[in-house]
Formats: sequence, structure tokens, C-alpha cells
Amino acid sequence: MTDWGSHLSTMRAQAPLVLNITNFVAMNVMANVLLAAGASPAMAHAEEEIAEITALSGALTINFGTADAAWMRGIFKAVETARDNAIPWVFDPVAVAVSRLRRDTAARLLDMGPAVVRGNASEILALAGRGVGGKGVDATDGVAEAEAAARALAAQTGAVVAVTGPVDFVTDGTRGWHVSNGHPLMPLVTALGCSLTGIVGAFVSGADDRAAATTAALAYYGLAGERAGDGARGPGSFQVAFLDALAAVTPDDLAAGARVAAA
Ligand SMILES: Nc1ncnc2c1ncn2[C@@H]1O[C@H](COP(=O)(O)OP(=O)(O)O)[C@@H](O)[C@H]1O
Ligand SMILES: Cc1ncsc1CCOP(=O)(O)O
Ligand SMILES: [Mg+2]
Repeated sequence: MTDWGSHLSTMRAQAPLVLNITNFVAMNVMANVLLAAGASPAMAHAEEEIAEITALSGALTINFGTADAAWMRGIFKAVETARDNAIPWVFDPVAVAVSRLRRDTAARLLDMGPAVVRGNASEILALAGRGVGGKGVDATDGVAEAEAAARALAAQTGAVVAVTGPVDFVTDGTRGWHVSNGHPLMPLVTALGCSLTGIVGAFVSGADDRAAATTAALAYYGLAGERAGDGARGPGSFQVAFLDALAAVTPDDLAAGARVAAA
């Protein structure tokens, strides 16, 4: 049986620096989530400095949620630097269907070798040219509807593809897993998907098996969500409890509490 908890202990032992080009909504939430988990977050996006910071990082994550053309230039520079230095990078195609800028940027990024693509079902379907892309940043499709698109995207790009929702799906194009951990309050707190992308970055930094590391990251995040949801009175108290739970979950807790099945 897979010890999903070992991925958490490896991540915490390494405490990787995770550089995130992310949106204005997510920056603070995501930095706190990464710190609570045991990683070191950095947020930057300026074209003039992003190559230097990328080269120092253990992983890079890309999210164009509030990006303009200048940010996009920073994104490409960071990804090129990551590629040149064999630094894994994770692409979050947030609300990819809402504009030409996002669709065109996503198409170019998918050709640049992401280690992982993490999005909700509507975003993954949109990358495959299917569906309407959800409602802004929110999914309107079920994860099961996006599984074939995820497998095809993984085969096309060589990336691990993670589709999140009530039950997550992860595939490397050959293998697949369902992750049932999570809590219904999670989609009611903004930027928890964006922040999960950072956690995936932390787990894949230095990992030999990126698909397994991604699956472990999703189980860890969902398990923390379950614990936080237990005592929460609503999205506000959940958000505070979620940070505490991310810090409190141990590798043994994850080994015992991960609800992962081969798919
Ligand atoms: N209805 C739900 N029940 C349990 N967990 C959920 C639910 N919806 C989302 N999650 C969890 O919330 C996290 C963020 O996923 P998601 O909401 O799909 O991302 P995004 O915010 O990018 O749309 C993931 O860990 C996912 O498993
Ligand atoms: C609301 C919003 N608008 C642009 S980015 C963003 C945050 C989206 O966060 P998530 O995808 O984690 O729900
Ligand atoms: Mg999202």
C-alpha cells in the first residue's frame, strides 16, 4: 500500500522555496497556506527580476488570474528559466476560457513542459477545447466529465494533470487516482484552488514520481479541509481553521487518512 504520508515528510524536510506568479486575490492566502504546510513561499512577477528569483526556487507555479500583458511576459520568462534549470513548474489555468489573452497564453504554456496542470473540471475541459469553461473562476462541470480530457491532456503534454472538485482525479496519462478527501466549504473560500497549486509545487519539488507526489498533495489538502470543516461555523471560521489544520496534519495522519483509489 502506498504511504502517502511519506510525501509530506519529504516536503517538510526539504521545505522548498516555491515561487508563485499568482493573482492579487490569492497572494496572501497562498503564502499563508504554504507556510502552514511547511514550505517557503515567494510571490513575484516583474519581468526584470523573475529569472533570477526562479533560478533560486525549488518549484514555480503559474496562475494568470489577474495578469496583464506585462505579467504574461514575466510568466514566460519564469517558465523558460525553470525549463533551463530543470525546476518543476505547475500551471493553474484559472478561468482560462474567459478571454483570448488567457486562451492564447495557456496554449503556449502547455507547449513548454509543465510538470503538473492543476485546475477545476471546467478549466481542464476548456484546455481540451470542450465545454464553456465554467462561470468565471468557478466550475460548472463535474470532475468525472473531465477525466477523459485530463488523460488526453496528460498524454499530449507529458504533464501530470489534476482535476479538482468534490472527488479529485489525477493522471499522468497512464496511471490514474481518485482522491476523496475534502470538505464542501472549500470552494466557498476564495483562492483555495490557487493555493493548492502552490502545495502541489511544494510536493513535486525534488520528487521522483510527480504523479504520486501530486496525489499526496491533494489528499493532504483535502484531509486538512476535513479537519477544519469539522468545527467550522461557515467559510470564515473554516478559513482560519484550515491554516491550523494544514500545520497540524502529520505524515502519520496522512498515511491513515488519505482516501485515494486507483482510477
Ligand atoms: N464540493 C467539494 N467537496 C469537497 N472538497 C471540495 C469540493 N469542491 C472543491 N473541493 C476541494 O477544494 C480544493 C480546491 O479545488 P477547486 O474548488 O476545484 O479549485 P478551484 O478553486 O481552482 O476551482 C481541492 O482540494 C478540492 O478537492
Ligand atoms: C476570484 C478570482 N478572480 C480572479 S483570480 C480569483 C481567485 C480564484 O481562486 P480559486 O481558483 O482558488 O477559487
Ligand atoms: Mg482555480
